[in-house]
Amino acid sequence: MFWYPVPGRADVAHIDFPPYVTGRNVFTDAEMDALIARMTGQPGQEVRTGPDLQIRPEQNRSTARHILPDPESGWIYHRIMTTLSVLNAQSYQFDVKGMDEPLYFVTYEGKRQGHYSWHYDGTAAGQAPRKLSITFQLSRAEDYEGGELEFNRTGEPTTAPKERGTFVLFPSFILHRVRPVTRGIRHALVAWVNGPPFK
Ligand SMILES: O=C(O)CCC(=O)C(=O)O
Ligand SMILES: [Fe+2]
Repeated sequence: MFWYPVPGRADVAHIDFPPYVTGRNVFTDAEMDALIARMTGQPGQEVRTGPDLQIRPEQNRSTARHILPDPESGWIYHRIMTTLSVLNAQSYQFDVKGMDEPLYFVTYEGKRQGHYSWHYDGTAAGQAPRKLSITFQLSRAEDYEGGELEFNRTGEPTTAPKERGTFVLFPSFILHRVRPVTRGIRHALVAWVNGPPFK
């Protein structure tokens, strides 16, 4: 194989990474129930389009609520950050600094076919690049139909576990989507960990 190294970097091994890592039991049922009750009691922001509005009108149809870091939510940040850093060390070793944006509580409703079309998690202006994304299934699988979270690294989409309490951690640049919810409601908790640009 032809290999011309960057000067001084000849010994850096090629490290591949899994397209995503799944797990469970970061939050208990009671904690997820309390979070849903608290967040759905607050006003939400309707999200109708993604950042590439020109290409895909109606890319996204969901309701979003930010969970700001405060004394009431600090433990959620702490638990997610611990999970993120352990799994990053095990599976990705990305250079990350922390969370540069609030936790995101997102709701997809069957009555309006809530969904989020294929996208990667790009970086918003003024923020450090997103490196890893994590999403937690807060709703019971039997409480909604559709709403599958799918990933596409190879051209063949794969579906994330739907079971309540499971999570998926993935590099933010991996394509993913949420299929339309056709009945009931799906809530998810999303976090991003940011860091310096890839180099
Ligand atoms: O609903 C999910 O699980 C993922 C949401 C998502 O991809 C996003 O907010 O960027
Ligand atoms: Fe996303």
